[in-house]
This record gives sequence, C-alpha cells and structure tokens, in this order.
Amino acid sequence: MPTQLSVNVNKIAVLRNSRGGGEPDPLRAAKTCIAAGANGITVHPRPDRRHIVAEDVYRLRDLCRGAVELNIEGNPFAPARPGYPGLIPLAEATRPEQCTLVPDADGQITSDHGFDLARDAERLRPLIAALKQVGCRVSLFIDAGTEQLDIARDIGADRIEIYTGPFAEAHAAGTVAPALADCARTARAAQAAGLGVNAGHDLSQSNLEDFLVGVPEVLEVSIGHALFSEAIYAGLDATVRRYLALTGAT
Ligand SMILES: CC(=O)[C@@H](O)[C@H](O)COP(=O)(O)O
Ligand SMILES: NCC(=O)COP(=O)(O)O
Repeated sequence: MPTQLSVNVNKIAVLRNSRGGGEPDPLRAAKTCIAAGANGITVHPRPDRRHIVAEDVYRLRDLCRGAVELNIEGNPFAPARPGYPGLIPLAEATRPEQCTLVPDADGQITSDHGFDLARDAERLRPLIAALKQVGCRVSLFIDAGTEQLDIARDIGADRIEIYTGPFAEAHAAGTVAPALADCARTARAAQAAGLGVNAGHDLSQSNLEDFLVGVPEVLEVSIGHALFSEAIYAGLDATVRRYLALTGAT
C-alpha cells in the first residue's frame, strides 16, 4: 500500500494571519491539494492562534468530509482559552478521522520532541479514550529511538508518528545513517506492538524518498513547511510573468 500524503496547511494560515485578512485561504489551498490527489489534510491549531484557528478547522472539516482524511494535531493537555477550545473539545466538535497528539509547550516555534511514554501514559489514557469515543484514530508523536512502544498500544493508541526533524537535519548534513536507523528501529518496534506508523516534520522532496526506502511500511506522512516552500519556488516564475503581462512589460 503506498504511503498516504497528508498536506499540513498551517503555513497558508501563517501568511494569511500576517495581514489580518482572508488571503491566502487555507481552505482554497486544501482544495487544490485534494484536487491534486493528496490523501489528507493536516492542521495543528495552536493555543496562541498563530496560524490555523478553530474556525479554519470547522471549514476544513466540511471540505474533507467524505473526501479525504482530516488530521488534527495538538497538545491534549493544553487548556482551553479564549479563541482556543482545547484539542479534545475541538475533536469532539469536528470528529476528524485522525488526531495526532503532540507534547508541545506554549510558545514553541514548532514541534521538536515526542512523548515520554513512561511519564505521560496515565495522563494520556483517558484523553485517548475520549477521542476514540468520537471515532478518531489516535496517533502519538514519538521521538525516533523511543523504546517501550507496548505502552502506546496499552493506553489505546492506534499509531505513532515518528518525529523526523532529527532525520531531516542529519540528511541535510550528509550524516543520515544513524538517524535513519533510529527511525527504522522505532517503526519496527511499533509495528511489532501492533501499531501503525506515520511520520512527519521537515520531510521534503530532498529527503522523503530516502526516508521511505529506509523505513518500511510507513502508512502516512504529513508535510507542510517544505511542501509550501517548494510550491512558492515552483509557482514564482509563472506568477512574475503574469504580472509582467499585466503591466505591459512583456
Ligand atoms: C507535529 C509536527 O510535526 C509539526 O510539524 C507541526 O504540525 C508543525 O507545526 P507548525 O506548523 O506550527 O510548525
Ligand atoms: N506532523 C508533521 C506535519 O504535519 C508537518 O510538519 P512540517 O512539514 O511542517 O515540518
């Protein structure tokens, strides 16, 4: 079965929020991704509303329903606050096909580590049960190299998502072998425990093929930052030419 691609549209909302209007619209970007064949849409609404907000998630829910998987990421321990309902209430309201739980602290620039399963398991257990109750598949964000994946299965998780930031960094530095081996070992341990394996963070056209060759049977990758960076470069030439046609310079 080919690895499914879920496009993370956070970055479209970063650009939109920088001007305070409605453009670019994550919904329109998601529509284009789905029309191009993407298998899912990922969002990571953060309590500080820096990019995707709950209102986006409701609209994306309607767009994805019956078409592709909606994957909502977030810290299940982060409390609700004005403008942020909390991950579990948001999932209860929107019933995404998948929720990926990520242990992000407030104000982190981006996700940079997975759960400590031995420490976090008992707090996660009832939250995973609540998500399963509304029909979500539950995936836990996990560092490559993590042992004890039986714990993840025992508390009710369906999948893990391997945090691929260190792999991507090592790939760019030309020293990828140990990081890739860590990812492969963790994937095998998760699969042996009966869990599915997703992966994400800083995956790109430069490193994805090597990752998928080195780590077998990855069910889904979620990609945002690099995908939209690459899309800017891919579309820039044609866009400049269209403006020049409008100014009469060509
Ligand atoms: C969970 C994860 O891996 C992150 O990549 C995250 O979804 C990205 O979040 P930001 O777009 O806020 O950096
Ligand atoms: N779960 C990872 C994700 O959704 C996208 O991460 P990135 O490609 O924006 O680093």
